[in-house]
Amino acid sequence: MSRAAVRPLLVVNPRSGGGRTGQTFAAMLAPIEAALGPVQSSFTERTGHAIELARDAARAGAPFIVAVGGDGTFNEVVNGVLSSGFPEVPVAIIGQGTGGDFLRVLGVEHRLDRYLAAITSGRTRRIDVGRARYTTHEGTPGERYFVNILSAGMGGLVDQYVASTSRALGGKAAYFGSSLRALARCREGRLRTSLSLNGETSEHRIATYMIAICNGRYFGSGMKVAPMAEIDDGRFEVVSIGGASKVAFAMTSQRIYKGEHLGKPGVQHLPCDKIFMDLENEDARSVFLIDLDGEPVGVLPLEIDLVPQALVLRG
Ligand SMILES: Nc1ncnc2c1ncn2[C@@H]1O[C@H](COP(=O)(O)OP(=O)(O)OP(=O)(O)O)[C@@H](O)[C@H]1O
Repeated sequence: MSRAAVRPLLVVNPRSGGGRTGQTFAAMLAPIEAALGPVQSSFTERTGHAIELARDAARAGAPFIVAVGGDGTFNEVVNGVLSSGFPEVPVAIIGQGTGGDFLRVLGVEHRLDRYLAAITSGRTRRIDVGRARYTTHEGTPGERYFVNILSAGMGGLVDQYVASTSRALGGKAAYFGSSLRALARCREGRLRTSLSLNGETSEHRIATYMIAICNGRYFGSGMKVAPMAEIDDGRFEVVSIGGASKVAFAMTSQRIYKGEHLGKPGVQHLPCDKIFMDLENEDARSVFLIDLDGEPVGVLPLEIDLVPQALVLRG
């Protein structure tokens, strides 16, 4: 088949949105094809599958690839495209998730016709991505791109609990219950960090329950952790939330929903385009976990580089 004849690929996560996508996708296909023309659809069968599907489609010459799912599916599609050798293949999203934190930054109303209008508008934009290197839960070196936010500390613990919680009551309820469980188990991390911005490097010691490296603005189902972040400005906003106690940390965390945590005691904000961090206190290592675009991927030490304008977003 010639590259030109290859159809756009829809990577569909049937388990996204609390399992609703698997039930509703058949009814979505007619309006999707009416807007985009004939497409190829592939259902994901397991975690990581969307990476393979997107990578293969980019190599086969798909004109663009659409993630039909939540933040996790979009992250996997991005990783597939950026590791394919064809990073210029545009990616798009039809949001079906429970969290939808990256979608909030894009500002598309959560309706199928609005997603399709964005994709068919002919608009593309380039955005920055983060490339993270860390240690996986199996103890091997891990590397993965993120488009939205990578956090270390309590966020990764929340992820683990969210993954084992029913989403039937919706994303907010799942995150709330999981956050309480994670709060009981988390530990303050004493971090040794090295931050760079435009080639200037500085060393910092940061005591924190949660540190977020932000390309986008929202995580945890609508918490506005980095209100100043832009996905295409060539820098990350690093936001760390510490506190004199877990209770103080929890009180400050509540302010994140409205983006009112900045400037409060225990909160630090630093920009960077490169960061290295590791723990000085080993007692926190097993609970100071990495959440990468909402997925639990591993533990510290962690090294992140910003790759400017790496991704072509369609819509
Ligand atoms: N067939 C499958 N069975 C089980 N898990 C899957 C399957 N396909 C994909 N996954 C995994 O489902 C997880 C959640 O996907 P996704 O983030 O897209 O949906 P969501 O959790 O509903 O949305 P959000 O992250 O926006 O809240 C991802 O880790 C993905 O790898």
